[in-house]
Amino acid sequence: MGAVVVEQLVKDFSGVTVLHNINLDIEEGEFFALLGPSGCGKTTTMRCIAGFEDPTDGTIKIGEEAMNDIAPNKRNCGMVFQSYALFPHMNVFDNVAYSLNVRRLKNSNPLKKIGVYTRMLNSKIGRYPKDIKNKVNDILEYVELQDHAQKLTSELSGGQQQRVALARALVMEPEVLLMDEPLSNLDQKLRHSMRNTIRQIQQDLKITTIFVTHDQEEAMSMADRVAVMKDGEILQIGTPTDLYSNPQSPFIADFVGKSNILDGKLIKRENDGSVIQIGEQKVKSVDSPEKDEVHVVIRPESINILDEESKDYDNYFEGVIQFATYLGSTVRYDIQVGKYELIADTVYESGDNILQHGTKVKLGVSPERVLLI
Ligand SMILES: Nc1ncnc2c1ncn2[C@@H]1O[C@H](COP(=O)(O)OP(=O)(O)OP(=O)(O)O)[C@@H](O)[C@H]1O
Repeated sequence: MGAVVVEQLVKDFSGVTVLHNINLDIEEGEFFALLGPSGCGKTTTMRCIAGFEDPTDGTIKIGEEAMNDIAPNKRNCGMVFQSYALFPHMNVFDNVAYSLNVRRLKNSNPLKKIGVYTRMLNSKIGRYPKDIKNKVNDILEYVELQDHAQKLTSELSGGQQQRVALARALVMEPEVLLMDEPLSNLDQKLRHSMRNTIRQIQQDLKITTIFVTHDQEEAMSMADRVAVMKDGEILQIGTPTDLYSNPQSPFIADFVGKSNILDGKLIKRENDGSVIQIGEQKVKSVDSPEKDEVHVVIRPESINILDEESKDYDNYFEGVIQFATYLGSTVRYDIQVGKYELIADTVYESGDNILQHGTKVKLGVSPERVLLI
């Protein structure tokens, strides 16, 4: 299995730079997500790693070996796309066997031309040597499609088709698995179960995996580490918990999970943190910012709606409920606090009262939960 190292990767399209000095150091066996909004350069980064795009500058290494001059089919990367990209006229077994068959024919007939291979391949579909048959059967069993081997891919559900695509990539035993928005075409329920399937397979096989997505929940729930991209740059790389608890920019704080982000001014440094002025309100934080103008980040679950017996908080606000959204196990409140509207998430247990529009509330936030950027 290969580690993937990307150094100073730059990509221009017709003079427009879409990737600016991308650096990635992806460990062997790691599940690494590239996360960012549409157009930020995730797919282009992935395509440069796979060899489908030539970098304008920079180097790409897989397992220590420089890849810049190596053709895509020699890079030993398996690819899975959003669109599945299966052969609709072939059954599941033939789809998965296809690349193994191509490799065998090329190895045994290295001087033949493409057209000859195509004819040879077509004549061999459905008639495979034993080792190919065994390999395909094993992988189909592994992705739980053994009972569908003879079906056309068009007869399968989206989730099953994506498992065929996964099997087709894995059967080649790639060093690196590259997945570009593989779950985007699936409905929400299936997406959740496929997340678990992919993560499980990745952990079983310990295959280095790069996963492109614009869905922060997907990246955070699946990946060991996540690189957040914006406008062709990497803003931050970290574990999901690291990104969530230590966002280094307002963009990350907003993109990775929900946040209340307020502009504040440092008014006092103390031994155990600082005091920040936000509008009329003073807020205490355990962080000590380097600059005076700060972004104050408070996660919705860090705002506690207090009842009469609640102990005092260092940070205490009064607000008025504007809106309540019942989300099953939680309720999300929009709360007017002075000129700010904050969101607060509370755990909902059956029988709890949901606070109505206009209810006055007291809110507490502990200084440990006030992040300063
Ligand atoms: N072949 C190309 N020619 C010209 N511009 C391109 C080409 N491919 C991508 N781009 C541009 O490069 C930028 C990055 O595109 P890319 O597809 O990598 O983004 P992305 O983050 O994967 O977006 P999405 O999530 O929408 O797929 C975009 O502005 C896109 O228009």
